Amino acid sequence: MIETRGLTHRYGDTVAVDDVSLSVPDGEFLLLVGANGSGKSTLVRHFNGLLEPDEGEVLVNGTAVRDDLVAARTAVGMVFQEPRDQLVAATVGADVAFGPENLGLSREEIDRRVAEALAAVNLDERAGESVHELSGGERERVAIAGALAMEPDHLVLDEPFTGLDEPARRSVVARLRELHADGTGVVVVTHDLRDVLGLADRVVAMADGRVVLDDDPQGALADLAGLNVRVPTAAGADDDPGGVGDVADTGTD
Ligand SMILES: Nc1ncnc2c1ncn2[C@@H]1O[C@H](COP(=O)(O)OP(=O)(O)OP(=O)(O)O)[C@@H](O)[C@H]1O
Repeated sequence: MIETRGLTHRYGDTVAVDDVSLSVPDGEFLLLVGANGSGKSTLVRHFNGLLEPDEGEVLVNGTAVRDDLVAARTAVGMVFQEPRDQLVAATVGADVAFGPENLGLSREEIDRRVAEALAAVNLDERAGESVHELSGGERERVAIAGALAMEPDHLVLDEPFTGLDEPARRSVVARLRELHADGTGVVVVTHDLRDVLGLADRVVAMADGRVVLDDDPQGALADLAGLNVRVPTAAGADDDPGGVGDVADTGTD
């Protein structure tokens, strides 16, 4: 369980997150949506202590994040918009192994996790390649594999589909579906619901640092139009069992 209580975060005079109290139960697939600058990334960076609250607190599994950063980072895995900054080792396999190695796991367990995580993002043949020779989308997939290999209670992905081509998107979406089915909590930060609305248990929307909508996907759909969020339309649903759908771009970006 991730909980924020009265969480406020400021950058100078900008109030990026404004008194947000939110609970994310174990196993929940949550979509966090909202226009650019609404505070989504800032909020999730508090989930594992990458930022410190100006006011309020954040708890993971009942423990304040500030009291046990290691526990929070083990329980909550995070993949950011800019994967370039996240790759730490020279090769694809070594990069994905880095997190599990720091957990002190056996070599056998590390190898199993790395193999599974790379397969999940269709990079299983590429473990020996240099990370410096990868495309942006491939780097993003390595970053996702790195988070998967940690086998966290909650996996938080900030705009995970931005740099991915269609096969990669489908592969990541399929893996998220499996993870959720196996009991992992998933939080996807996005301003584009096309790929993921069908997977979600709940949609939370932010505007100006506040939670302005908290509903199940069907209920949320009707209210998202004013929030610059791209939503699937009913028209594409029939030929699209993955729930991707056609797009009604209700936003301006
Ligand atoms: N490092 C920073 N320094 C100063 N201001 C920041 C910083 N990061 C974000 N902000 C500001 O805080 C507010 C919330 O930004 P945040 O990135 O959390 O929103 P977001 O909803 O994730 O947006 P996006 O979809 O564009 O990533 C915005 O006004 C943004 O300009």
